[in-house]
Amino acid sequence: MENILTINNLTKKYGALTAVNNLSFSIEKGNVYGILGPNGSGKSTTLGIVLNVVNKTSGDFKWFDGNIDTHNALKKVGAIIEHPNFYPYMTAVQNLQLVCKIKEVSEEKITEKLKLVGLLDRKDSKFSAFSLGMKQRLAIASALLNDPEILILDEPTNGLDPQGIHQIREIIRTIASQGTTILLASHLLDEVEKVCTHVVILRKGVSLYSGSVDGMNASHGFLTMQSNNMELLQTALEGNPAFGIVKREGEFLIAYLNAPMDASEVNKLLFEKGISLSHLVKRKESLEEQFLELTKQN
Ligand SMILES: Nc1ncnc2c1ncn2[C@@H]1O[C@H](COP(=O)(O)OP(=O)(O)OP(=O)(O)O)[C@@H](O)[C@H]1O
Repeated sequence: MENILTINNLTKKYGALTAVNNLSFSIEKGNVYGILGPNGSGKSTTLGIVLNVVNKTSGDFKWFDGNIDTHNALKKVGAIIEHPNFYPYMTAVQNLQLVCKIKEVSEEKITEKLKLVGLLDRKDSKFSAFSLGMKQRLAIASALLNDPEILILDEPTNGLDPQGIHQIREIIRTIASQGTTILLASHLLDEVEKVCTHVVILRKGVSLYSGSVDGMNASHGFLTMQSNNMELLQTALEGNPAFGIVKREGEFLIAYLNAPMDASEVNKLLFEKGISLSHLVKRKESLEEQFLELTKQN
């Protein structure tokens, strides 16, 4: 599978603050990737680095398997990382003609792209008369004028009403179905679930999960436990690869399962280690609970 972008141990520090911390993931052609995380988790910084507008502190990234330099690679990337910036007194089509001149691409794609984003019938309206959703759709049309290999969007539905959000998501799905790879940053779990095939979940610049959206759904649940020797219990759980995160919450120990295991198996396993439990409950969180738990600021 062809790699569009590979990020290796990328780190960005702003003074004492580490905005992106040792981040690695890769983007394969044809998929829709989400970088999901709360405000300040490092999404925009990551996008800024790979688009060469923010300097990295360490680590590296390479576009298109490193076969071309970043400057030329970025000519095959369409990105919207700031608010759409067009001339208010010019029409949609005039603005796109100007973009074609600046990007040195032919104007022949303007009609096709305006149609794709549902703005063909408004092509002669002034940008200043556009709603926020229409402005965002025009920005998408503009980013697609040179048929990029990948489209990058930072919080594409921010500030839009429900109808505007729906339109943008439909457009993203259509673009993806035509074979364009997509990378979008979002703080909305349901956006990523609805639009993306793959996700990288960030908290404070650290990747907490990287993989398919379906894989994120396939959680094996977690156990709440109590014993008269909590230290021994914690050590036993931490030493067992069947368990992921193990943490103390008040008088209980919470252990996330890496593999399917029912409560009686857990009980037997611990009993064999000389640990008897006074409390054992197994539960599976909803995806939303998992996301909130993963990204909780603490
Ligand atoms: N130019 C800068 N100087 C100092 N700190 C910065 C700068 N840009 C970002 N940061 C800090 O880096 C961290 C990550 O910010 P970033 O904008 O990448 O997060 P984000 O996940 O995109 O959040 P948001 O959606 O709120 O933009 C934050 O703590 C932010 O305050």
